[in-house]
Amino acid sequence: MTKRALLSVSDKQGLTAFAQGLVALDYQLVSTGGTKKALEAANIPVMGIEDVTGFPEMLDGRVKTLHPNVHAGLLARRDVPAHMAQLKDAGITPIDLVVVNLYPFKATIQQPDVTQAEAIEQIDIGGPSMLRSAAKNFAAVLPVVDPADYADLLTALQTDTVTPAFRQNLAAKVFQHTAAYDALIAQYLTTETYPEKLTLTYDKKQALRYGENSHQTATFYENALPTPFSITGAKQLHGKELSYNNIKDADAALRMVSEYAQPAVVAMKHMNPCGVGLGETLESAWDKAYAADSISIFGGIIAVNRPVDVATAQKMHELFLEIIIAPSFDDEAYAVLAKKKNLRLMTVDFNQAHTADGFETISVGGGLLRQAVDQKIETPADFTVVTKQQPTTEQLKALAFGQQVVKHVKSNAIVVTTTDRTLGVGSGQMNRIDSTKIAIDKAMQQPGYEQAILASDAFFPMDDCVEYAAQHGIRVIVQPGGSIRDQDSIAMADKYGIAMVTTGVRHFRH
Ligand SMILES: NC(=O)c1ncn([C@@H]2O[C@H](COP(=O)(O)O)[C@@H](O)[C@H]2O)c1NC=O
Repeated sequence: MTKRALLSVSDKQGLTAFAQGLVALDYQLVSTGGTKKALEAANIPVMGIEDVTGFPEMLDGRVKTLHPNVHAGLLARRDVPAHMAQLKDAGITPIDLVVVNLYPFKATIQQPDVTQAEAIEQIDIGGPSMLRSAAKNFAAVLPVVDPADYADLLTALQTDTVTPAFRQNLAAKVFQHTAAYDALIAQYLTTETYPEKLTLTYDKKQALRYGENSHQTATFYENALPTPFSITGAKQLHGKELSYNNIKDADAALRMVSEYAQPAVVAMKHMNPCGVGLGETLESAWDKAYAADSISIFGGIIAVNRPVDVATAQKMHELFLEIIIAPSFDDEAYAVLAKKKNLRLMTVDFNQAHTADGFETISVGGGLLRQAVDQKIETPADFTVVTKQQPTTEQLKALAFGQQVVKHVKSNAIVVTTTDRTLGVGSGQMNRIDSTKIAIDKAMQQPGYEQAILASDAFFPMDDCVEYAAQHGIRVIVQPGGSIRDQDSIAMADKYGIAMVTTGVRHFRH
């Protein structure tokens, strides 16, 4: 018996070959205006949708297929005699296959200067309706939304191997597609930051070999609306496939390095910076980041905010590194670094830094948490000196640098720095004094320690950290303040004649 296929596609790639295949399989084709024209141009026999609905297309195409003759033909259960009898009584022919892809709403809203009126015209109504009707009735109707499925479907039809699982898979794809389509529309129209229904939509970017550990499965998804300045938007030029942990570390490194105006190098290990250096040139910034912790940088993820030059590349090449992410690599630098076949070299467009996500989302059991990214950066103008001793101008500069580093370190976070490099990083301890000891004990082995400052991501709950710092030669401290025992810490600083400033801003990072 002749079967009926309804074709209504915006993206006409692969259409005619597929339609020819359907005709060869004895399908009668029905189409909307543009699709019909494309088929007729290829001499493929096709009936106009108006011959099915009995109505011309209306309202500039807003109503073409929204008609019982279409939807009853799609939704009637073939295994329910009453349904088939109703179709017969109403003179409606069942539709067995639907090929629809939608108005390009996403591409439209990505165009610069698109108006809301233009965007709204690209909200497809009839297409999703047909897809959903067909997908609901997938037991009898084949719903096809993706041109990539045309070939497999034709083969399955030709070989009579359309299984229930194949049908279900097509239906699932339809509902994924229409849900994602609607999610984008909802996002586009939503003005609240934290709406009642959070309809984020992501596309699979790449399957990962494994997750955090080799016994865990994992996949990398990207936002349906691309974020050029992000680890997701970064381009891998060379090296082994990224791992789950690589992606997280590179993300953290990139976010951090993007905060600096002058040449900067961030070396990230296990989500904490082990070395951060600023310089007049990238090479001098590298020297400082490397010297900060020449042991931990081994296997590190490096993010830099200037093109990698050959001199810096040669120094990087001496080490085992996992990733270097940069605005670009000079040809010679690339040649040096690409000698290591596994080293991942990645670029990201720093001119697109304004596109960086302003919000971050993490999953927790049964839900997720969403917050504004901690974009706050304190300068000396934000500092209140709370001790008798005043910091020098040079020390204020170092305090600002330390403060900007410490907010990227896992809490409890303490860093010891100069004006342009870290000397010691104490991260992720369950109490502040342990982080203080780690940071100071590392920093004491470094040249430049005499000028070092100490920065704390949160207030000192008691005076022990200040005491330890003072007894180990630290002369100036920055911390948010706000503890009920602030006065103890201030008194301790005064006892040792050291300077302390407060910022009023906590920078936990969990
Ligand atoms: N209004 C309708 O009844 C309707 N029916 C189908 N469409 C869409 O029209 C497009 C195809 O149009 P054409 O064949 O004229 O190029 C497809 O993307 C399809 O999803 C419609 N358009 C928008 O809702």
